[in-house]
Amino acid sequence: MEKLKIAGGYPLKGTVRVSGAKNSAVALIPATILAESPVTIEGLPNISDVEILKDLLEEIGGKVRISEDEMTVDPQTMISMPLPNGKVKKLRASYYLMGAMLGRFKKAVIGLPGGCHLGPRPIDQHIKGFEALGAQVTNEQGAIYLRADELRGARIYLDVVSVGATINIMLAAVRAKGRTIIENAAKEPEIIDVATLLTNMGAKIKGAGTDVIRIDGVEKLNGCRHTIIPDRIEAGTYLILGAAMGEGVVIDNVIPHHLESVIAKLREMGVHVESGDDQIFVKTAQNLKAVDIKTLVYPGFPTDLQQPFTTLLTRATGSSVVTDTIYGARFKHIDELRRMNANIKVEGRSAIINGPIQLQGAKVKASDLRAGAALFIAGLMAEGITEVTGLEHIDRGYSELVEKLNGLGATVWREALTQEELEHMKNI
Ligand SMILES: CC(=O)N[C@H]1[C@@H](OP(=O)(O)OP(=O)(O)OC[C@H]2O[C@@H](n3ccc(=O)[nH]c3=O)[C@H](O)[C@@H]2O)O[C@H](CO)[C@@H](O)[C@@H]1O
Ligand SMILES: C=C(OP(=O)(O)O)C(=O)O
Repeated sequence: MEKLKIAGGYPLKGTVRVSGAKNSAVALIPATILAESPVTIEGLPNISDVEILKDLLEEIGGKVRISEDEMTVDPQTMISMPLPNGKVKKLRASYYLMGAMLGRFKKAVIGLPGGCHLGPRPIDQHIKGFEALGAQVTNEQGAIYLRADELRGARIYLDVVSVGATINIMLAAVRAKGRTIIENAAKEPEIIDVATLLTNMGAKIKGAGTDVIRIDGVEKLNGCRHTIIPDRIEAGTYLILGAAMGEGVVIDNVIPHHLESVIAKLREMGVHVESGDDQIFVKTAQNLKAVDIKTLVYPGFPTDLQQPFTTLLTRATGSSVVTDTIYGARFKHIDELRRMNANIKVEGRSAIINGPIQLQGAKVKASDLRAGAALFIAGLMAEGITEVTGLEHIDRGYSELVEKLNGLGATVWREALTQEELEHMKNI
């Protein structure tokens, strides 16, 4: 096991290239199960969620080849192998195996997913969708059992706007008989990316990216080649870092339109941000103003950037309020930021940040992926050395993190945990 060490307080400058989107990758890979010939996905990020999904596809008999950032999946030899335990629990997106295996084999057994602990994360809307398509769904000892004689198109109204349920129902419906309509669908760019892959495979999907998606089922899907969209959350993380410490940082391979809500907030704070076609330039300012943030479904401010943005707000003058309407308990990073001298209070679904404060290096622990992002940004802003543990969370979503940060002039390295630190981790 390793920790991340950061020598903080130095300005950052240069260009950072964004990798393919985690939340697309983790749906595109299971989507390959639905094809009847090989599918190639280009531009995948080098993250543990991708690695685990590759292993899961191999467990069900798929042939997977990886060359640099490209994965080719031959789904022809796959079988409906039950996956009640094991690696499915290591990530959230293993739930997409439910929709994809149900769509292809009309049956699946998948253990309830893992992923970031952000408070309750039910999957009732996914199950409601599978049932509407004709599946019988039961929960037996923490695994979801799905079975259908036949999948038939249906009209499904989502009670909550859910990225996962929208994609999962799409996966199950593309090979169902007849038309499926998903109403109150989520509109995130990753949903459009998955619909693009499925359409290239031969599916008939209209309306992805709006709140009504229509799918006309087809009997068979074929292989194709697909290039993944850039990761707007990774790009947003570097944007926030550039706003905190950048003397001129260019974020390359980004779709600026995906980050409008974040760019607007940075400008409100006084940060200098300029968007090009596939690049964003960001430069910090002497005096940053406090702002209020409320997370919303896309195109609102993304919950996944709430935690790193909170770190930036410690430098702003005045009192900022960050409210998470998606995950009301996504505040585990706050105690760690306090160890670094931040002045933050949590009240219900909101964090109140008083600044400006000079953060100080400390030993901190990432409890989830974006808490990790909040902490490595804090380490880069802080005076002195910061040590971040819990890297297994950060490795789920940040491709080549150390190389990218050092490429901007940071001094960051990974170091093995000492025996004493390992003992301490076992006891907490
Ligand atoms: C792998 C992936 O893409 N993860 C993203 C996805 O997670 P995920 O797909 O799990 O998030 P959802 O969009 O489903 O969740 C949104 C809200 O709906 C609730 N809900 C969801 C499903 C359901 O059946 N019932 C229900 O009540 C959730 O508890 C949450 O409050 O979208 C989240 C919200 O943008 C992001 O933080 C995650 O990074
Ligand atoms: C919450 C996240 O991921 P997951 O849904 O995969 O746990 C995230 O990417 O911030």
